[in-house]
Amino acid sequence: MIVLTSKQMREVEKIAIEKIGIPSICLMENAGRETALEVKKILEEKNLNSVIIISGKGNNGGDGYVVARNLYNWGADVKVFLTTSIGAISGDAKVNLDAILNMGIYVAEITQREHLKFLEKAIKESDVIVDAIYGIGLKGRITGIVKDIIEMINQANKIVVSVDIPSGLNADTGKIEGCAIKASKTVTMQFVKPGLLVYPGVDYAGEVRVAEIGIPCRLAAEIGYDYNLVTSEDVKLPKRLGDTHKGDYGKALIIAGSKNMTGAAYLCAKSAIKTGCGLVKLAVPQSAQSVIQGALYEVITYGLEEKNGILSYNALSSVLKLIDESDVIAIGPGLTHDKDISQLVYDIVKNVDKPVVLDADALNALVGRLEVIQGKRIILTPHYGEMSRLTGLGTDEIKNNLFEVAKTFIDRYKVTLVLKGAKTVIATKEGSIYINSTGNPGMATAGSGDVLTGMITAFLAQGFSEEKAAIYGVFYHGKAGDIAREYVGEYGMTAMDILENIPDALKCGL
Ligand SMILES: NC(=O)C1=CN([C@@H]2O[C@H](COP(=O)(O)OP(=O)(O)OC[C@H]3O[C@@H](n4cnc5c(N)ncnc54)[C@H](O)[C@@H]3O)[C@@H](O)[C@H]2O)[C@H](O)CC1
Ligand SMILES: [K+]
Repeated sequence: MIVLTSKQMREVEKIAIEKIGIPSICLMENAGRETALEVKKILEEKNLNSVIIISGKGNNGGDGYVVARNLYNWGADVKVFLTTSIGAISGDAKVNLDAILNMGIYVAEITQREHLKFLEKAIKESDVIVDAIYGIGLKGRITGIVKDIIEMINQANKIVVSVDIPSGLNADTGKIEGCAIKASKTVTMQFVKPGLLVYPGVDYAGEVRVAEIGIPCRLAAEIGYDYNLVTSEDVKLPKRLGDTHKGDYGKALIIAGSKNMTGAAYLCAKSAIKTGCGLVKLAVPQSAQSVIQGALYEVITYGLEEKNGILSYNALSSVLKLIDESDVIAIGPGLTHDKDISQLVYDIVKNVDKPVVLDADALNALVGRLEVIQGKRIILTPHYGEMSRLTGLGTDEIKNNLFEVAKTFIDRYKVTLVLKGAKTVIATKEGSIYINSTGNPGMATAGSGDVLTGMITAFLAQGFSEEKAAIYGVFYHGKAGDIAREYVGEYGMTAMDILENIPDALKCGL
């Protein structure tokens, strides 16, 4: 699904209005009517009738007047409150404000502190609040009486429907600009915005519905866009042909594990098999081999040179030989982190030009010497902590600037990045940003990342590009976690639960 920033939104709106000739007031009419229909559904479902619309001075407010007019026509008890003076309203918004004034709909200004008590009373008596204060036109932070209004709405514990964007939310980053409406539902116009898809924006938007308001979708491709929300439509799986054999589904080599972390290697290799990889070879320290082989019937395991249960640099030649026999490689889960491992990983990456997934300790091994990945067919899968070590940025800085951090990284290194978090972001070497739509907090459990690495590796082995392997892996990993949640909930979920639900998740893609 296409995701547009506020700037791109304005571009497509401008083309639609000025080049194609769609009257802007028609867009506003459609925006307001679509929102009114959502509110009407809520009123009918919950047998409610009283709605207050709070409008700002821009076109978001204009949408709000259209909402008011429609709901009034449908018999709802409607009151409109302006966060500005009536005289400050202009353009399409004024046309719609005049219409509701001419219809005798209640309109009041809330521009002085003494007005707040009228609003407080109206909120108390209302069933649903429509937030039409700010949309994509918000600039900077919200202060003053509008901040008081937003806080009053949030404390009222009412059903709140936001027009386009919860007021106070930055449409592009999802950051809260001083304060923001906590909506039960957001009806966003024509294209979803990035700020509605990442935290904290996700928490403020509630259920997001994209309203088609008449802007031709092809305009997004014409202006070019960078963001995509990965939905099931984007990750259909090809049906498998009859006359195939395991070689057609790729050979993956996974270099993982250590004496205290055999589980990471197991989870990664098992997930790769479960995700349809034809043949999985697992290279582990010699002393870990028997433990893992006993639990992994479908995987060929190799015990390599080690030092105290950790792969040693002497394993390099054995690894390179195994790499020659493989299509794709994954390195990292449970390797642990010491000088030998760092040099081993560095030299493997330096010498290999096949697709490689780097995870966990393989990422730590490259801190301070990332130049070795430049332009290679590599997928890195850091969580915020690993990304912090790779980039030197703080985890909060990463978490609050996901898109910029991801974009800067791939622009510099021209690789594929899977930045794992509550909302995982995938950045491709072509510069596109994908936001995943599946997954849940239950997946924040030890080994979940090892399962993801195995899934991405399996898609790579089956011939998916780095971009698609990352997108499919992240989507179906989250899907498996969502299915697991139906059985075990979020508290009880383990990485094994995710792994065991990979087949059901993949079946959804057929
Ligand atoms: N996207 C579409 O195709 C359509 C969008 N519509 C709606 O229009 C708004 C965008 O309208 P705009 O007038 O550009 O901006 P806003 O209404 O969001 O508000 C801006 C308004 O508020 C003032 N303002 C901005 N920031 C602050 C601040 N921090 N403090 C105080 N005041 C602030 C600013 O001066 C403006 O006057 C979009 O979201 C949709 O809801 C169209 O109606 C339909 C097509
Ligand atoms: K709004």
